[in-house]
Amino acid sequence: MEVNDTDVRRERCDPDRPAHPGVFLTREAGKSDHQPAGLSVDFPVSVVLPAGGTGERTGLRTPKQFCSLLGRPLISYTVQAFERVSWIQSVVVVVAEENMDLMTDVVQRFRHTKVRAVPGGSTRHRSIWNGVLALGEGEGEGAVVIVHDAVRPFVDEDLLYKIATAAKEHGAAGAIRPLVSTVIATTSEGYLDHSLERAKYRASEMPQGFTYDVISRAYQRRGSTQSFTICPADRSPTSGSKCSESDFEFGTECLHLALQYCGTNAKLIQGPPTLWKVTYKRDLAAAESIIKDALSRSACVITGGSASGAALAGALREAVGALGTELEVVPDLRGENARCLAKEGNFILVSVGPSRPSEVEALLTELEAANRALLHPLVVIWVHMSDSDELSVSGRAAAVMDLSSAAKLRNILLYGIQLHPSKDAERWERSVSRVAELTSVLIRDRSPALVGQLLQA
Ligand SMILES: Nc1ccn([C@@H]2O[C@H](COP(=O)(O)OP(=O)(O)OP(=O)(O)O)[C@@H](O)[C@H]2O)c(=O)n1
Ligand SMILES: O=C(CO)[C@H](O)[C@H](O)COP(=O)(O)O
Repeated sequence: MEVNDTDVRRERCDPDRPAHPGVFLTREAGKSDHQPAGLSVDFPVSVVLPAGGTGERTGLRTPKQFCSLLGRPLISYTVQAFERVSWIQSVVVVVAEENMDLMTDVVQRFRHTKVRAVPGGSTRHRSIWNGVLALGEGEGEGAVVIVHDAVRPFVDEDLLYKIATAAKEHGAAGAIRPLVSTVIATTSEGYLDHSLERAKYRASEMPQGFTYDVISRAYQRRGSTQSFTICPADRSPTSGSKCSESDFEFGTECLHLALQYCGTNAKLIQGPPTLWKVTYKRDLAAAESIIKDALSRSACVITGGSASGAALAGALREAVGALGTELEVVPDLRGENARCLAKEGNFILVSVGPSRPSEVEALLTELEAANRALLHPLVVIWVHMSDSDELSVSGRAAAVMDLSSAAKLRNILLYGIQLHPSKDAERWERSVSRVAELTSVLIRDRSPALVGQLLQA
């Protein structure tokens, strides 16, 4: 059911996007550098993630929320962004009936814990309403419901907090961005009718937040007799009118329903550019690129304790650091150094002297035991520094290839680099900078084609 990496056209991400968009890749709250610490709210917050669409505009058969980015469906990244926020209680994912099993599989495979899947409707509004109904009145009067498109994976806790607290205070709140293009109205013959003054308008994005009472009333269908109390944030609700079938069929804006049917003027909050919605096929490649950036921020170098290993690691730290990846250097993973196993990041294992594939095997076993490759593939680079070895060059290359097959089964991408030591300072420097370049490229690009290759530096 998954779309291969090759299905997705490679494309660099928009330069307007920040290098570190706050994509949360660790499982637990508080583990990311970009996670604001200590946020909490004193009211219940639940989330509805509409994921019941078909993704027609991507042109792919698989709905975009189930397309695979680095071996993991897009929806799992979005779920994780909410699941790791400690003050969010539950997440309702709304999926089309025929994708229910697929969603259950995602929840089990990626060990999501706060998630419940419910069936969607034929339009986004119908799906959202099904999600709100699934939350039920048990949410209580004081509860806040955050609605967020399942196909906007890069949302951070800071913005969720602003949206939730503003929704609590004002009844509704939504994220906005400045418009990129001017909006114009056309005549039915295809001529310009008029254009809007761009500076006065904003693009409405997600997340949006509502008190449970406001979102429930906003979606009350005409003919429904259920009544709700008027919340304090209300201003002049449209006299007695209720959401119509036409709203459910053609509407694109929940904030509009809150205004029209509850008289609630949503508080608007500017969000980061990474809030954008994956809509076209190229957006999947851009999302993958952002995830790769986030995954390539750090690596741990294990030197084996030798002086030459430490010297290489020191030189690499500078060169790779300049290319954007922070390196932590440790002699081994014993005692205190085992903390590296718990951290986000990749691994560079430096071997000096004869090839010892058992060292690599031991590292792979430790990474598997630490569950390090559960959510996304991990990069391990074996840098081998020796001229004299009982294994020939082809023997070493075969060893890397064999090890990489075993690693692949554990969701680990293993690459080899052969460094030829030299007493000539200039040659040595050139080799080290080649190792740095190769390391950066391998960590950043995670090329499947180079897995198991022994590259020469
Ligand atoms: N009947 C629907 C239609 C859409 N959505 C969800 O609403 C979000 C935003 O909608 P959109 O980007 O339009 O998604 P699709 O409808 O899937 O895309 P397209 O319009 O290209 O078919 C998506 O997470 C989508 O899965 C939904 O839950 N139920
Ligand atoms: O921008 C939005 C704010 O409400 C929605 O995400 C959008 O309307 C839903 O996507 P689409 O219109 O593409 O179905």
